[in-house]
Order: sequence, then C-alpha cells, then structure tokens
Amino acid sequence: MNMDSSLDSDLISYLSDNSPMLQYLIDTLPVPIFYKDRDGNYLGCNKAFEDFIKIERRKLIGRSAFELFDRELAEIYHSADQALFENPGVQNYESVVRSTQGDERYVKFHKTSFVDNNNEVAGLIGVIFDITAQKRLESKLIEQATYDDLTGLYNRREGLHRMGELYELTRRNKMHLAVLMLDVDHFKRVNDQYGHQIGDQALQFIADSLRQTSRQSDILVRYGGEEFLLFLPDVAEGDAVTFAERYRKMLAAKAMRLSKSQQLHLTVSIGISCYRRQSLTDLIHEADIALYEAKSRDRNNVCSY
Ligand SMILES: Nc1nc2c(ncn2[C@@H]2O[C@H](COP(=O)(O)OP(=O)(O)OP(=O)(O)O)[C@@H](O)[C@H]2O)c(=O)[nH]1
Repeated sequence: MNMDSSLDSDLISYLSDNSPMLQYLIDTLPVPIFYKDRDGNYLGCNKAFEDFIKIERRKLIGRSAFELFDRELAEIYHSADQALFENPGVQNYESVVRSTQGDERYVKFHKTSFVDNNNEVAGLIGVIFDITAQKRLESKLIEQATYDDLTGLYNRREGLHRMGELYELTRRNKMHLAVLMLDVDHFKRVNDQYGHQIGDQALQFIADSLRQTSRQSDILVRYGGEEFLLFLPDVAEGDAVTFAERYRKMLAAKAMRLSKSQQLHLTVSIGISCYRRQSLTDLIHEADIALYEAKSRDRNNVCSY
C-alpha cells in the first residue's frame, strides 16, 4: 500500500469493504491492528485487536472511540488522531490503555495516516505493541537499583546520587545542609544473641522508625550494614543537633517486640556535619569522624564535627 501519496484505487473504500483476503491476512498477524476514517470511526481491525480490547469487530465498525471507551481515554485517542491528521505521516507514542473490561496495559502505538484519490488525508492505520511486560520489568529494575531490599530506604548508590543533587542546590543557593551518620550500637551482639533474621528485622524496625520521624524533604539512605545516612536540607547546625537528638531519643525509647515476654532495645550513635562550603566527600567524612567520637563517648550519643 502506498501511504500518503495518491493511490490507484480508493484506499478508504478498499478498507471499508473489509475484503476477506485483507481480513485473512491481517488476522494472521499477532499484533493488534485497527484502521479508522478521518472522523475517527473504526473501519476495521484484526483478530488480535478484538482480543486486545475485548470487543467484537462487528460491534466496533462504524463507531468512534467515544462510543467504545471511557471519555478520558477517548479524548486521548481523539487528540492523538487529530495531531496525526494535522501532521500526516507516522506517529509513535506510548500510553496506558484499558480494555472495555477494565484491565490496564502499557502499549506503544504506531499510527500511519493514509490519503484518498484526491490526496486528502482520509484516515489512519494503527498498530499496537504491548510493552506491559517490558515496562513492568523496567520499573522492577529501577526499584531494585534505587532502594535497599531490606529496609526500603535509598541504597548507597542512589543515596549518594540524590545527595549530589541536594549538595549542588545547597551550594548554588547558599543554603544550609546537615548530614547525620547514624550507626546502631553493638549490633553484632543482636546477631550473635538472636540470629541474623532478628538482626534483619531490627534493621527494618530502625528504618521504619526513621522514616516515621523524618520530614518529607529528608533523604534517608542505608549507607552500609547497620549504618544510615540522613541528609537534612535547609537545616543549620543548631537544628541538626535537635533533629539528631530526636532520632536518638525516639529509638532509645522504643522497643522491638520479639515475643510475648521478650523485647529488644536498641540505641544508636549519630555523627553530624554541616555544610560550610567543604566538598561533599569531606562533608560525609566529617559526619563519619563525628560518629566515631559519639561511639567513643559510650554510644547512644550525638556528636557534631
Ligand atoms: N542481620 C544483619 N546484620 C548485619 C547486616 N549488615 C551488617 N550486619 C552486622 O552488623 C554488625 C556490625 O558490627 P560491628 O561493625 O562490629 O559494630 P557493632 O557491633 O554495631 O558495634 P558498634 O558499632 O561499635 O557499636 C556485624 O555483626 C554485621 O554482620 C544485615 O544486613 N543484616
């Protein structure tokens, strides 16, 4: 077929005839295919499209998207079709579609306009590629690359990336920024006494507690085994100590329930450093030094660099 140039026969009437040969051919193709006239009414489709939108061809022909789908989705299709008619050729875009029975799929549309004997745009032929599996895998991989499996906090790589962005913003706008490095005290004993599984649960317990106490704008990172980094944007030194003390006291006051008669009490030590135009590496290193100091002061302690 010759798209977007004059045709030997009138393509629109050829498509409207729904010739058995054409139908047979496109029904053998496993990808959904549909075609519409210039007014957006369906002229036909293949078997894969019927299966895809879960509506029979005979109920589809002559109808517009507004008669078949909910208004929101129909508007999307309509405006994409109009954009193609106004700028004829090939149009590609990704979208979420719902079948008439409501299930959602991620798809990639490939639409091509066609013209009639007078070289006027007369309709379009659309092909749909189902990319749901690819999208789901993509978001799973993004999730795995971004978050720590055990705690759900940012992993070290993503945390440092976000910290880099926050650091740049702070530097450019001459804002405050505080870094808290938090380490669970005597965590080896927890593993030794209760086993690794309880140790894992204890880390989750701490991460959940931190999440509940933090502000929306804070960046919480699982930096290493039992070590967490917290980046507090627009927080000056005095407030950083207040926040760190709040975290320390909150965790010291909480108990993790192991059984009806057993509870686990955990404490943390926290090192603080605040932005004073030093590099990001130095900022984190200073928090580490302050943490070391807090550990040496009998733990369950907060120290500023
Ligand atoms: N269960 C569990 N344990 C972990 C994980 N990551 C690190 N750890 C344990 O955390 C413990 C850290 O021990 P140390 O570095 O000696 O520190 P600590 O016992 O907490 O002592 P201080 O930091 O000096 O208070 C080790 O026993 C690690 O095996 C984890 O993902 N799960």
